[in-house]
Amino acid sequence: YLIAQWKQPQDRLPHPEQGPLSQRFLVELSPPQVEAWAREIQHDGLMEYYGILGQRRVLVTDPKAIHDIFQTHAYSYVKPPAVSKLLKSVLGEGLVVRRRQPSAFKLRSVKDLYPLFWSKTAELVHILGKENEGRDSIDVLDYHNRVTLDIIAAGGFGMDIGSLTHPGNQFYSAYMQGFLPSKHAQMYRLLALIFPEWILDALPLKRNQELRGAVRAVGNRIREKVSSLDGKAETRNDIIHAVSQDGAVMDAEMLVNQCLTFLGAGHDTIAQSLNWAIYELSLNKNVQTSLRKEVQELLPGLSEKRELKSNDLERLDNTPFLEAVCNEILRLHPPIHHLHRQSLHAVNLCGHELPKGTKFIISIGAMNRCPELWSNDPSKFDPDRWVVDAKGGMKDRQAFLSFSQGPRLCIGERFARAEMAFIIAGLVQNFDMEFAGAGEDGQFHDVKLEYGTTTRFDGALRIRLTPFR
Ligand code: HEM
Repeated sequence: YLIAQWKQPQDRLPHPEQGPLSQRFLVELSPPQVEAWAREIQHDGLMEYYGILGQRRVLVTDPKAIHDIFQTHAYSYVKPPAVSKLLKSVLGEGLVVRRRQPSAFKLRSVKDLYPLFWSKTAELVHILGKENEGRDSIDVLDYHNRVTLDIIAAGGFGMDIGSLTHPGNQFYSAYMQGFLPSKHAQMYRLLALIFPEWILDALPLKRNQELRGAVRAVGNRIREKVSSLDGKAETRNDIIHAVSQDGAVMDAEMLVNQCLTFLGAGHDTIAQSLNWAIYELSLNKNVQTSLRKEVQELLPGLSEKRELKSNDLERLDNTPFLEAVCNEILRLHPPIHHLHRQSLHAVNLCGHELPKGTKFIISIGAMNRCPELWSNDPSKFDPDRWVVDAKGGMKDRQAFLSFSQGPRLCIGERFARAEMAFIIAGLVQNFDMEFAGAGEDGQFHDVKLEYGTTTRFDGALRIRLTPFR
C-alpha cells in the first residue's frame, strides 16, 4: 500500500477522479467502468487510472498507438507476468503451433470440420427440443458450454467428450470445476497480482486444489487419448493431426499441453458469443426472421440420415446475413474485454514518453463501440450495418479488436466464426426464440454479467423455445 501511495507521480496523463487510495486499494475496476472513462474523460489517445493494489494502468484508445502496440512494434510489448500466469492456469503451457506453421487453422482445415460442427449442432437442437418439452422456458447457458466443449475437443484432438449427451461425465465435471470462474478463482486472480508463481503454487488455496485436480483429470484423459492415436494419424481430421502434417514434431506432453490450450482458448469464448447471439436474436424478432429465411433453404434437415461431407455444407459460406449477425455479435459483445501489454523498454506513444514496464490496457469494448470510429450508432445491435457496407461502417481497422491483431492475434478466428455460424443457423432453423428473463428464481431479470478472463453470463439465460415441426 505504501509503495503504491509513494509511486503516484505528480505529472500524470488525463485521469478520472478515483478517490483516496485507501478506498480502492483492493478494488478491481470493471470493464464497463473503464469503457465509460474512455468515452467521458477528455484525452488524446492515452489516459491513466489506478487498478487493484494501486497499480498504474495506461488505457490506450488512439488507433495509431494500438497499431503500434499490436503490429509495428509488437515485439516491444509482452503480456504482463500476472496476466500470463492466470492464462497459463487455464490455457496450459501455451501455444506451440504459433511458432510452427498454423495451417491447421487455415480455411481448408476448418472446412474439413464442417460435418462435425453440423452434427454437434443437430445433437444440441435435438437435446434442447427434448428437454424443453412441457416447459415454459429453458436456461440455455449450460447447453452452450457443453456443445462448445464437445466441439473443441473433437475438432482439436479427436476426442468425443459427450458432455451434451452425458453432462454428468467425469471430464465435463472436472473441467467445469477447475476452468470456469468461481469465488476461489476471483481470490486467485488477486493473489496472482501479489505473489510470484512459485509462492502462489505453494499456497494452500482451494483454487490450487481445484486447478490441479482439473488439470490432472482432464490432462490424464487427453494423455490416454493421445497415446491411443499413435499410428492412426492418417484417418483423422482434427487440428492436432493437421499440425503434425505441417511437420511439427511434438512429444506426448507437448501435445497434451497443446490440447489444454485449445480447450481453454476455444471453449468459453464461443460459448459466451452463442449466449449473446441467442439473447440478441430472441429480443430482435425481425432479425431472427430474416436470418431464418436465409438459412432455411441452405441447411440440411436434422433428420437427414446420410453422412454429410464438407461440400454439402459449404453452402453456409454464402450467407451474407448470417455473417453479418455473427460480426455484429462479436463486435458488440466481445467475449474478451481487455487486452493487456507491458512495454519491454521506454516507448513513445501519442507524444508521451512512457517508461519500461508500463502496463497498457486496450479495452476491446471501448474500440468496438466507439462512436468516433463507427459511422452508425455503435451501441446498437444492427447486423444490417454489415450488409450495406462490408466493413460495417468501421472508420479504422483498429475499431474491431475482438480477435486482437498482429502476430499474437487469435489463431482460432476461422474455427470460431464457422462454429458460431453453424450453431446459430441450426437454432434459428429449428426454434422460434423469445427472451424469458435471466432470473434463476423464475422471476424476470435482465442478464447479469461477470468479468474474469472473459465476460460471462452470470446466473441464467432463459429462452422460450417454440420448435418448428
Ligand atoms: C469467439 C471466439 C473467440 C474469440 C473472441 C477469441 C479471441 C482471442 C483474442 C482476443 C486473443 C488474443 C489474446 C491476447 O493477445 O491477449 C486470442 C488468442 C488465442 N486464441 Fe482465440 N478467440 C476465440 C476463439 C478461439 C478458438 C476457437 C481457438 C482454438 C481453436 C482459439 C485459440 C486461441 C489461441 C491458441 C490464442 C493464443 C493464446 C496465447 O497466445 O496466449 N481462440 N483469442
